[in-house]
Amino acid sequence: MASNTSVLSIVGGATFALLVTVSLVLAYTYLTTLFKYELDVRKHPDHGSKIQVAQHPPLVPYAIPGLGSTISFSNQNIGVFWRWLRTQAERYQQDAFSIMLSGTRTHFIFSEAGISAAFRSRQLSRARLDQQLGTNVLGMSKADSLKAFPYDIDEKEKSTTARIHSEHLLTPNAVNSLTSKFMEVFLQRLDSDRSLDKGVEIDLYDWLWQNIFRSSTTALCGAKLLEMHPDFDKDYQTWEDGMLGMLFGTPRLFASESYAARDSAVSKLEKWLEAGYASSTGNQEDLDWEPNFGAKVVRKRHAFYKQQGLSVHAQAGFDLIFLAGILSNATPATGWLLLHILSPTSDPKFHPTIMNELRSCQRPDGSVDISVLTRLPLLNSAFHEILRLYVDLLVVRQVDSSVAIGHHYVKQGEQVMAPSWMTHRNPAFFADPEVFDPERFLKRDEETGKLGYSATGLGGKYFPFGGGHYMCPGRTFAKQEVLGSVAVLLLNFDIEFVEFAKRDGKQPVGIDKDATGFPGLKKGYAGNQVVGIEGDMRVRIKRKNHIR
Ligand code: HEM
Repeated sequence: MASNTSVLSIVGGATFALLVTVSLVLAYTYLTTLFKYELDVRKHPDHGSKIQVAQHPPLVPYAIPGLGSTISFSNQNIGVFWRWLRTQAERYQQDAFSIMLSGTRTHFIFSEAGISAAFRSRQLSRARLDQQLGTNVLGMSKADSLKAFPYDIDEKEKSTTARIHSEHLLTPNAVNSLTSKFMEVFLQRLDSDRSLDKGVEIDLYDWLWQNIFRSSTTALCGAKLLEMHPDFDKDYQTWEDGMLGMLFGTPRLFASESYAARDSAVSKLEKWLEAGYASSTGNQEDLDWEPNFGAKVVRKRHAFYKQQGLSVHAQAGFDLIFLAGILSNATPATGWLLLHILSPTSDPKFHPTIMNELRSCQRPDGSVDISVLTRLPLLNSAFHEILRLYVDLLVVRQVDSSVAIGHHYVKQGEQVMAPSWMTHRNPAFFADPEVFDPERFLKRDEETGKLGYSATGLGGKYFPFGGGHYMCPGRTFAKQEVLGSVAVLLLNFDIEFVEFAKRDGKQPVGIDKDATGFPGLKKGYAGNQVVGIEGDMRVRIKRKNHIR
């Protein structure tokens, strides 16, 4: 009995000692980082002054060594972390901060000059993050991931993905061919839906998502993929929801559904690739589109995979992330734009003015002239306003060698991040930044007096497609797809607002501040690119013209 008591008191004593040690370590870490922070924010408080020597941005204090500020950064209520950082920036007059993220000092740069400098820098690259994406998010082996995303930035420039994209995704021919395939499939889907003749009530975004998912996937990857795997959308959606968690290294135990969806999506793509390779005649190289592998850009990427000696499993992962460019960005952007146009909470002039513009690009046979469509001033302005408001992009770069980015000194091995939320919603750059203002990017031409769309002078302030070497190569196609879908729907259907709908009976998070019921921002980690839509709009939709 006596010896049991002494064992217990030894264990109790050891636990107590451990608790005291942990508390001391946490307190010591917090106080030393706080002290340094308070010194640093006072040392260079005014970025307007002529600072000669580049300085490390002040490091936000934290308590847990190793983990740093990872927990507050991982807040999944979109915008909360950025609002907090903005408060700090205003309080201390700073245009950059560092935070410790899982052991890596990460610099958040949000000044116009700093962001432009980051995009120009040759010392910043993305290979390490891409490789992490390869292994964690796409299920590649480490060896495949190294081959898929080579380290050397010059190698990459010579290497084929950047060149393939500039030749087969960005040129007017490539964009027009992708757009016309997308429009063809989208129109066929709408045409064959007989419920639209008499009119039907739908949850607009759910309905739109399915139609765009199938049309975009077919335009990019061919018809065979969805013929073989009609349920690919389910894996894709679950994978998409868990993508950033996997990227940041959430263990499988805590995200089993996301990892299972990743494995299932990759396995379906693998089967599709194997079937395509088996039936390929080899003479489809120059077709703009063919049913097995889809668009030319996809086939050119496949030639690159082969040249790199990538396994079919890794090739499938590469295809998955390529699809994400369009499915996880262009689709919610279309959703947000339509929701704002049709919402009774929008300016009553907005919808009729957009309709007037759209009629001007409709040909006598009812089809849409894409080249006229993409020049419509208000539609263009509204599209860019959607990207300003709903893109939560983290431009992430690793520091390959120590360098000054503007007046910020960053060291080899650290990371730089440029958060779009901080500049897109900076009141110094955009008046009333939280408000959706479809006319924000309209400017009057002094000579002609005409209103036109303009985004000049916004470098470093507005960058929904990133910038520099890695700037989104799908940006022109994305715009045509979004505007094309909106035009087809609004010109050919009567769409009447019924009510705002709450998805699965859940209250949307981030519901707009006037509590009108307008859909809110879907929860997720920072760096989503176009933020998902939580909630929906119930509408009555009825075909008005025969679509061709
Ligand atoms: C509204 C729609 C879209 C947005 C907001 C968007 C945004 C972005 C951003 C921010 C990047 C990273 C840039 C950087 O790190 O600096 C990116 C990369 C990329 N995007 Fe997009 N994107 C969109 C649509 C598309 C589409 C439609 C495609 C293809 C069909 C596409 C293909 C790609 C590819 C392949 C990359 C990787 C480029 C590289 O690593 O060199 N994107 N996109």
